[in-house]
Amino acid sequence: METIIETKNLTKSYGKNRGIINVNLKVGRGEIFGFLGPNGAGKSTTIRTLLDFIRPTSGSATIFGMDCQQDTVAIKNRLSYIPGDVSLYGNMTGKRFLEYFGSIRGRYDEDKVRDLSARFDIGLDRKMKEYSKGMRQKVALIQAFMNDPDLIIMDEATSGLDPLVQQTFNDVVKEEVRDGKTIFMSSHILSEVEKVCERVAIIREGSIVAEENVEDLRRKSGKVIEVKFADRVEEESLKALGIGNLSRHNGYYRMTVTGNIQETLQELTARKVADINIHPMTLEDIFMQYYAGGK
Ligand SMILES: Nc1ncnc2c1ncn2[C@@H]1O[C@H](COP(=O)(O)OP(=O)(O)OP(=O)(O)O)[C@@H](O)[C@H]1O
Repeated sequence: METIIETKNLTKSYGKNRGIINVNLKVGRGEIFGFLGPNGAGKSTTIRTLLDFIRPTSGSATIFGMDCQQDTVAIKNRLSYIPGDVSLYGNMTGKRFLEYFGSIRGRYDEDKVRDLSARFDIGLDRKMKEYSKGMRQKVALIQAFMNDPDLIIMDEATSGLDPLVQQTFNDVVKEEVRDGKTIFMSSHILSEVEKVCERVAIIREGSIVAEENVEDLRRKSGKVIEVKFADRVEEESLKALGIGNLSRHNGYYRMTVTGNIQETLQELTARKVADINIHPMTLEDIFMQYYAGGK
C-alpha cells in the first residue's frame, strides 16, 4: 500500500512544555485514520508539524513521500485541512468562502458544492460570522471535500456535530475513500471515530501509546461494570476474582472487564445485587488500561 503520511521520531518541544515525543505514524492510501487523545495530548502539535505551521525539534515527516518542510507547497496543493473552528472570513457568505477557497485551488465544482450543502443541510447565503459553530463546521467540511484532494486532515473538525450530521459525515467520508482519498482525523471522542475509522493511534502526554485496528481496540477494551450490592461485601473477595481496576464510588464498585464478561457477572450476581450498570469503556478507561498494562 502506498504510504501517504509517515513520521519518524517526530518530536516537538516547546521549551519547558512537552509537545510531542518520538511520534511514529504510518498512514496508507485509502485509509480513514483516527488520531485520538485527550486535551493537551499532542494531536494539534502533530498536525501543525505535518502542515509545516510549526517546525519539529527533531525527527522527520513526509506526506505523499515528500518532506513536510521542504515540499510543503507541493504537499498543500494536494490536501485539504480543517481546523477545529473556522473563525476567519466572518464577512464572507458561505458561498463566497467556498468560491474563495476554490479560486486558491483553481478548482470550484459547483455541482459538488450543491450536492454537499444539500446533504449537510446548510444554506450558503449567510455570512460566516452569522453561522453557529456547527454550521461553520459544515461549510468547512464542504470546503474540504469539494476540491477532490488526495488527503484530508481534520483537527477535531467533527466535535460537536449533532448525530444526524455525524452520520452524513461518516457516509461522505466512506464514499470519498472509495475514490482513493485518504483521511486523517483527530478527535478526543472515541465514539466519533470508531464508526468511521479503520485504524487509530492513541496519543497521551505527547507519545503514541497504541496504534491499532479499531476492531482490535474495541475487542480489547471491554466493558465497565458498576455494581451496588444489597449487603456488605468484603472488598478482598472481589479482588480475589482478579477484576481489573476495582474502585468504589457512592456505594458502587466499578471495574473493567475484558474478554468474556459472563464469568465475572456470575461471580458478582452470586451476591445479592441492588443495582448494576454495564457499558463500554470510554476512551479514558482504555487509556487507564494501557497504563495498567505498562504500555
Ligand atoms: N504554542 C505553544 N507553546 C507552548 N506549549 C504548547 C504550545 N502549543 C501546545 N503546547 C503544549 O503542547 C502540548 C500538546 O498540545 P496540543 O495542542 O498539541 O494538544 P491536543 O492534543 O491538540 O489538545 P486539544 O485536544 O486540547 O486540542 C500541551 O501540553 C500544550 O500545553
